[in-house]
Amino acid sequence: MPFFLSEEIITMATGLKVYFCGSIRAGRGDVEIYGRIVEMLGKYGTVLTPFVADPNLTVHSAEEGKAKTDKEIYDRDMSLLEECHAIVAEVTQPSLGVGFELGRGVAMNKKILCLYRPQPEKRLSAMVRGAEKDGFFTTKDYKEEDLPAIFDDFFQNFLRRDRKDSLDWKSYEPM
Ligand SMILES: O=c1[nH]c(=O)n([C@H]2C[C@H](O)[C@@H](COP(=O)(O)O)O2)cc1CO
Repeated sequence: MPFFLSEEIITMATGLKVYFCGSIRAGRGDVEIYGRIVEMLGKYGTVLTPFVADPNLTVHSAEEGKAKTDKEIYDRDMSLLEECHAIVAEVTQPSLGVGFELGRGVAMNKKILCLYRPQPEKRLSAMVRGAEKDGFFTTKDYKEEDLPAIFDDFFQNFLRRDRKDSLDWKSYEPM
C-alpha cells in the first residue's frame, strides 16, 4: 500500500467513528496489543471505546470510567454501537461481551472487521469466522506487523462503498 494512501485517509476521514471491541472480564492478556490497535485506529477516525485498551481496567475492576454498574456499561455501549460507522474487534481472547457486541453489530448492519491471531488453544468460534459477509463482516488472521495494511484495506473499501459515486475522499462524510 503506498504511503500517501495512509496519509490521505488520516487527514480526510476524521469524521469516522470506530467502535473497538476487546476482552475485559474474559481476560486482559491482550490489553497491550489492544492499546497499539486503538492507537493505529486513531489515524482513521475517532475510537469511541478507548477504555477497552486501558491497562488500568482489569477483570476485577469495580467501575469502568463513568459507568458504575453493568446496566450503565451496557446502555452506554449499545448507544456507542449505534453511533459508530465501523466495528473493529480483536477476537483472539474469546469474550462473551465481544461476541454479543458483534451479534448486535451485525443486526445493525455495521461494517465489521475481526482480528484473530491464530493459536491452537484459542480456536476461533465458527460463529465469528462463519459470519463472513462481503463488505460487511470480515475476519483476518494476522500478525501484528500486518495490521497497517489490513487497516488501510478495510478503511479504503469502507470509504469506497459509502461513496460509490465518488472516489474523492476529500468530500467524504460518514453517514
Ligand atoms: O467493563 C466493561 N466495559 C465494557 O465496555 N465492556 C464491553 C466492551 C468490550 O468490547 C466487551 C468485553 O466483554 P467481556 O467483559 O465479556 O470480555 O464488552 C465490558 C465490560 C465488562 O464486562
